[in-house]
Amino acid sequence: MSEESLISCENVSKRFCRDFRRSLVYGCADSVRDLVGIGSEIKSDSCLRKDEFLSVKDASFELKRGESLGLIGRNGAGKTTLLKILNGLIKPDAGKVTVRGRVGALIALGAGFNPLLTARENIMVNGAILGLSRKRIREVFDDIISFAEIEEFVDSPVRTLSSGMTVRLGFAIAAHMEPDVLLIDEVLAVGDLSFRRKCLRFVEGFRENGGAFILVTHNLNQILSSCKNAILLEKGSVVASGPSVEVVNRAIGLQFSEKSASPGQRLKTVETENKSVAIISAGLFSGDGDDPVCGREAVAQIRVRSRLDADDVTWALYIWSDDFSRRLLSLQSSDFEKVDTIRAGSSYEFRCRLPVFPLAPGRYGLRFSIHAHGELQDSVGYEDDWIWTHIRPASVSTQEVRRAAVGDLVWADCLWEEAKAMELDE
Ligand SMILES: Nc1ncnc2c1ncn2[C@@H]1O[C@H](COP(=O)(O)OP(=O)(O)OP(=O)(O)O)[C@@H](O)[C@H]1O
Repeated sequence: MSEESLISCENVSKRFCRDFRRSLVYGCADSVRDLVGIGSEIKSDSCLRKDEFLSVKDASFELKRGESLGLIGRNGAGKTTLLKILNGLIKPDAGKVTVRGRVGALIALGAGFNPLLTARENIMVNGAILGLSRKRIREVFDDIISFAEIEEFVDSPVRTLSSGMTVRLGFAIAAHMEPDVLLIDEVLAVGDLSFRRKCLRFVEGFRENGGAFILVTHNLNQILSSCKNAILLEKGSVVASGPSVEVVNRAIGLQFSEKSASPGQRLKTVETENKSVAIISAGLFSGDGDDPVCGREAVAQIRVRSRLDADDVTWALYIWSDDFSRRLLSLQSSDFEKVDTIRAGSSYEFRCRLPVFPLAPGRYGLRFSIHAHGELQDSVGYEDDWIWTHIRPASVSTQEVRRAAVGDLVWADCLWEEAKAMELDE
């Protein structure tokens, strides 16, 4: 472990058993083994007993002073288990964790609180557990209460506090117990936006003053804006680690390749049902023809084959959440008074440029439609015809990404180009 290293995690594995009853039997057997000094170290998957699995598998990393590390991965990837191991709440079955300094942890909502004790009593108890003197706890007491904004509830039992208030109290305690490392699990998602911002500001100041933190969240944008480095866990194993932008990109890539049956950019090869105007390809691209990048220029494009003459052609792109449950962005040329002309027997390319693509990195659904003579002529991205796009994070300053990607933006500046007649291969 190097001088400035606060946490060193070397080849750590943790196994669990899916069957509760069997886990009790294994637990007893392991205790006996420990007592007689026969370890039950896991050297490979083949050492697992019936119904056991590895929740964390051979994980190694180091957290140094002044570092911010994001921990990402899908549900059940092992993030919380790893945090619990780092915090000493559970013991790894293999590998070694070395922690230098005091660890403040916010792992589960209400964890570490006795619900029957008041907020005041819980602060005293937590402070004592973390090794702070009674005098020191009294000194930071007011700061904790004011940070948590629960002045009126100091003497109320914690069970009567709302979940948001409980998170605030938990964060305020962990933050004021002079930790060297803060472990923050998804709990921040429960707090309201202004409190979350306050916490993230606090954490940034804490890091600048020599602390370090590990943040677990599914919000990739938060990882990009708060963490310099990140680790991606997949089924308990570290599958990527390094600068956050690269790890987030990898995480999105994994999500994308797995869920997507259709390609992100689509090319229809068969013209269906002799439509008067048929969309033959549609997609959303970056300037270099790849997947779009958050905060950079993107180009929406459709190609159509026309069997009619029309002077009132309009088209639209709709961007949906990944599961097509929410429409996030609607771009309709008619809203911009943009109307095109097409002739029968020709093919056309329609393009719309978005100078700053406004949605956060992730996977989105796309739908396109084209109208002429006041009627819908063709659309793609509906029913069994889904199209997804993969928005890449930009490798720019996190500030820029944050500006470009906060929230569900429903507006984007866009420039509609003239429809271009084109030659298409039959
Ligand atoms: N005490 C336990 N006993 C048995 N299995 C457990 C236990 N704790 C966690 N697991 C299992 O370990 C796996 C990893 O869980 P963990 O909570 O670490 O995942 P996670 O990445 O934090 O997921 P999420 O994003 O949903 O919070 C899951 O399959 C979970 O069911």
